[in-house]
Amino acid sequence: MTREARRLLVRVEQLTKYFGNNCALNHVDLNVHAGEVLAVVGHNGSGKSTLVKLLAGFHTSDGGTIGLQGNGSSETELRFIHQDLGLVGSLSTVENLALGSASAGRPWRRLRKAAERLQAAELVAQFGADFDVDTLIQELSPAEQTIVAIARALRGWDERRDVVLILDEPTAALHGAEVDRLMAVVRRVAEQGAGVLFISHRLDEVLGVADTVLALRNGSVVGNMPCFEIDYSGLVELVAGSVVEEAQRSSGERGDVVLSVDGLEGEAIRDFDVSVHAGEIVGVAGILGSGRDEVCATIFGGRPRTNGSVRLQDTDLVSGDLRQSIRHGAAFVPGDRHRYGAVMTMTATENLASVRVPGIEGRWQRVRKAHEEREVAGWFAACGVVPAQPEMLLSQFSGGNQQKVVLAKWLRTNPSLLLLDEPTQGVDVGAKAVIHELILAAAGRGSAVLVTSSEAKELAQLCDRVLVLADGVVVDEVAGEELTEARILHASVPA
Ligand SMILES: Nc1ncnc2c1ncn2[C@@H]1O[C@H](COP(=O)(O)OP(=O)(O)OP(=O)(O)O)[C@@H](O)[C@H]1O
Repeated sequence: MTREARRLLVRVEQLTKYFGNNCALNHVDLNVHAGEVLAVVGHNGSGKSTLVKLLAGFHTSDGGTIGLQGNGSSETELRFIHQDLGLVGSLSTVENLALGSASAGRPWRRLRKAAERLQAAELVAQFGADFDVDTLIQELSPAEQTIVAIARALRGWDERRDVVLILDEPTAALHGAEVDRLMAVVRRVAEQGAGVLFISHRLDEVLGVADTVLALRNGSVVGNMPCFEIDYSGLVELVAGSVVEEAQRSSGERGDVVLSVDGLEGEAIRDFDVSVHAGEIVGVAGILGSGRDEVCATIFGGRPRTNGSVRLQDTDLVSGDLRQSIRHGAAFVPGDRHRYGAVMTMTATENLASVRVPGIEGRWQRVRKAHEEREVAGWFAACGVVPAQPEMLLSQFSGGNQQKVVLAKWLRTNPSLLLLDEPTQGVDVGAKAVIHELILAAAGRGSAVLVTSSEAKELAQLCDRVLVLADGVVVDEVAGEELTEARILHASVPA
């Protein structure tokens, strides 16, 4: 069916939103048709989340319309999946799907339970998945969890209803094969007649799944075309506004051992050993649940260490003593910036200044403040934070720009050990290249870097070697000629 022949479900016209003087969305037009996957892409701060929040009714617009009548007879229903899936980890798929559903109050508990189980299994199967619906959500893979969230969002949907599913970066934390699995589900939802609008920074995945791509730059539409009309490099240029040169690791000087970890055990990691030299970048790969996302926090002291030793230069670090880690030159960019990385109710400057930097602690407050302002402005420029307003609350920056502020906060301490957990999550393709440059530059100045990422490609680009985790233990180490995205992915997936 051609795009024109499909039923129009949502028509957005001239949608505009200001935050103060900042125009976050500028006369945006878009259409979503039945059976169509529309990807919305754009640099950090280009207005993608603002668009979703306007569709959700979280913000009110300053102009334009959102037409949900389409050209069908009934009003289109919008169903949302946010990055935080909102599932209860300690309950099963059946129980999560039953929460708040009409059947919850029915009599005959046993009959009701059997019916709910059958319904849940049918719903999940509808999207091509076949996992056990009695398994607890926390034991499912991230892709499976997202499938449950999709099933819940689409509960009660049938062909008599017009529905558009809206996904805000559904694959941000997913790894290789899991992305493919989820994308297959997204396609299936569209094939069954729903419209899908999804946001992603992963432009290769956009081209793999979407029918149409809409690109935003500084709040304005700069491209709206069928995906077959554009290739990867064209899309990168559209998003970034220029050609992006990807930073590549060149083997530099290695110094003495900075970090030495021996027999580390934590909540999900066992017997983890690693030594990282000054100037070296070591990666940690593994699917979610492999323990990958615990490594940096456990070494830094933010997560409990139940066994093993962590030595930073000449000092044995005490588990849980974050001040000691920082005092001896460790820096930690966490994966969950909302919880651990930053204080959203403070300004960007206050966040940057929340870690002491030697040399700025002058006696005279005015001199110190002026020095700090210059330095903060320098980091804003180096990391490309927009808008360049360090006195704005961190919560008012877009997600990718918040991430850059958190990274800058630690880079400015010139750490001897840089622990990075998903350092480029949610950042756009241009900013990602900038962050890679900054990490390489830190290693060039002699920092030892340990970096975890769900993107094997990123690790292959940045690292000297990569440790692969599965079920909490290192199952492989990849280095030299073998250090490729494909090799890391292959080693990460349990046989
Ligand atoms: N609550 C708010 N108050 C003030 N400004 C805001 C608020 N929310 C967003 N903005 C501004 O609106 C612009 C668009 O932000 P938005 O979050 O929509 O970008 P985005 O494309 O989703 O970015 P990212 O890819 O980084 O998530 C940015 O300049 C941002 O600073």
